[in-house]
Amino acid sequence: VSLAQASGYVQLNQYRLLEPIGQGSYGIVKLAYNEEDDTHYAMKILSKRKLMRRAGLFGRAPPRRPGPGPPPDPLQRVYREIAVLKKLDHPNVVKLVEVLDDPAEDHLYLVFQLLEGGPVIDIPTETPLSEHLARKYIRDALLGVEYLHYQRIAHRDIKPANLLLGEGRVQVADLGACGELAAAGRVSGTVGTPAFRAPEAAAPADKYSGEAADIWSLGVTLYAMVTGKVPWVGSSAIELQRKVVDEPLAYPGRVQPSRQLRDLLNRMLDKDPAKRITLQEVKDHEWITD
Ligand SMILES: COc1ccc(C(=O)/C=C\Nc2cc(OC)c(C(=O)O)cc2Cl)cc1
Repeated sequence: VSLAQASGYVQLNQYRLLEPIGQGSYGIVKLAYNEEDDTHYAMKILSKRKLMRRAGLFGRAPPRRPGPGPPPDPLQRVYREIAVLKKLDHPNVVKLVEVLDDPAEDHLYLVFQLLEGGPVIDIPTETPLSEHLARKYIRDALLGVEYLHYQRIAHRDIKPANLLLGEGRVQVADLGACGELAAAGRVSGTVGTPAFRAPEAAAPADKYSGEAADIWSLGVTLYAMVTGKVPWVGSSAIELQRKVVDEPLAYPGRVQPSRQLRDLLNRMLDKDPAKRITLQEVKDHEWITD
């Protein structure tokens, strides 16, 4: 890894790092140009130190859920997620191209195929998507999530920022960080994530089903695509969580979704995970098959 060149840009092996294109609790994503194949990529940059600090406020690993769950250490969890990412291959899941990991370095670089359209929508916005476009995007996201569930993986952090547009289709992103994000959510309560997190996520581990929670997050994402905003907002993670658990779904803005879409949203955002619509039932819903 050569340090910043004379003209001030960073060169990582054959990749030249360019401007940041994504930012989140995970770290940063930069545009990268590969001189060998004259192609641009999305380079996600993680800090091992930061990941290890997420091992809990006082350095202890987060409380473990019963069962063979992910390893407690967020850094090990990222390596495990990377191993899973390398095996995944689906048109609606982001493609991990390679990992640059210099043991002597603090940074871990994940190289992804660039999805030039970026996130499907930036919320809040006064110009939400049409139901026609939202249907196209959510259909792609459903196929990507269905593939993950088939591979026994729950995404656990579906939101518009993680649905990226490339080659005319949507690909689901941010698997690598989902374990780490969960830890972050528990530790730092980043606002962005709780707005999409299912009401039962705060319930005891035994009631929690990753699949049902992903359907909830897809529902909040679909609501945000067509209204331009999330269904519940709070000035603190605690207040937001209370509203997600207690407040009924409403459509206050000037956008009134169609009857079929409101029916689908009500079922995806059923606060009881046992009654919530399943992924297969969403695929068969009249608004989706319309
Ligand atoms: C305006 O044009 C733009 C084109 C591309 C982007 C973009 O790519 C952003 C984030 N990208 C990613 C983030 C990920 O996690 C958080 C993961 C992952 O960990 O799976 C993978 C990718 Cl690619 C943004 C703007």
